[in-house]
Amino acid sequence: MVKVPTVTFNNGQVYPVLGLGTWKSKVGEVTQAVKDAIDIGYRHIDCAFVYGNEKEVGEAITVKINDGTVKREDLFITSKLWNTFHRPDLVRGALQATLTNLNLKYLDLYLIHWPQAYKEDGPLFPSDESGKILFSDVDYVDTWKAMEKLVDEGLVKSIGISNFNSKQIVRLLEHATIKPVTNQIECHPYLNQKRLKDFCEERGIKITAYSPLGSPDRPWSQPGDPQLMDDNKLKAIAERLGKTTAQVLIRYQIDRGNIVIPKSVTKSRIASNFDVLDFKLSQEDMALIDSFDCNGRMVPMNASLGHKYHPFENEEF
Ligand SMILES: NC(=O)C1=CN([C@@H]2O[C@H](COP(=O)(O)OP(=O)(O)OC[C@H]3O[C@@H](n4cnc5c(N)ncnc54)[C@H](OP(=O)(O)O)[C@@H]3O)[C@@H](O)[C@H]2O)C=CC1
Ligand SMILES: O=C1CO[C@H](CO)[C@@H](O)[C@@H]1O
Repeated sequence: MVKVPTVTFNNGQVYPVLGLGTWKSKVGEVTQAVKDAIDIGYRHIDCAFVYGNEKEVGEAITVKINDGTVKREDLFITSKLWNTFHRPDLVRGALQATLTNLNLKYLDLYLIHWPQAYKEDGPLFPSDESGKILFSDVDYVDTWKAMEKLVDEGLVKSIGISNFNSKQIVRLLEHATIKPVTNQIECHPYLNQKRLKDFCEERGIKITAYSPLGSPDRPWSQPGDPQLMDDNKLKAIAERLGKTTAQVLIRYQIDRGNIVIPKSVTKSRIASNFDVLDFKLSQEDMALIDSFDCNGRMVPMNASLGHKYHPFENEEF
């Protein structure tokens, strides 16, 4: 069985650089996808409460532990605290719901999914009559303090952040007792995040690259919107190397030292996306791919525009 290389977090925990994404993986498909992934060799699964499929992910994990394919300690399971549970008194219960869904006693990594909070005690996307999301002004620093307690209690091994901008990270670090191990952010050649990556790494925070294939199944995509995987320049590189475009995109992240979590529910793609450990991109190809950067954000989170903690509105980086 091929073993995935690992990164070492600032707390000494090692984490596989390649994981399986599960956003948009339908409940009728995700259990089989996660079972296939574990059989293929994936040991890192990226989940979130808001994806609405953690129970089905958990069923796959339970089957693969019970049939002896893996032990719990071989797996690296990440999940994320949703925006409606930022109030410190809600954080532990939100984690417990995720642990119950996943049928686990602890998580390897728990992230604050977004810096901005939504109105508590209701739907995951609370909105007014006009459809506008209802915000909460809970401060992510207070949420972080509650996340730290989960580490102290042994319920999560590491904690991190997702979609935080550089200013928010500075402010978080001023108050944190435990440093975030990673910032999970959108990252691919159209949004290579060089500045935020350098900024995080200078502070000991690893980048986890989400939507590494450009999220072609993002729900808000309109006909005519740019699709990273259709880029002829990337296709040409892949053809020259005898690889698929997806393999080049995944390897691009690994060769930058990032963690990468491509999503698929298709067994052949889950397998080919894993088959990236026997080659490396040349410095010339890395520089060429770097040059495709064009602020091409695929997950802009427009639903929470206007929130004081929206990470991409008016942010420098
Ligand atoms: N923290 C956050 O805010 C966010 C986190 N994420 C995480 O990152 C993961 C990955 O990002 P995501 O936005 O899902 O998008 P990806 O960039 O991983 O793209 C997924 C899409 O690509 C298709 N695909 C996968 N492999 C191949 C292949 N080899 N050839 C052709 N098509 C392929 C999939 O199809 P199919 O499944 O049909 O095979 C699916 O449509 C998420 O699933 C989630 O876990 C994502 C967005 C936000
Ligand atoms: O991870 C993600 C995907 O789905 C969520 C909403 O449905 C996004 O907000 C988030 O970034």
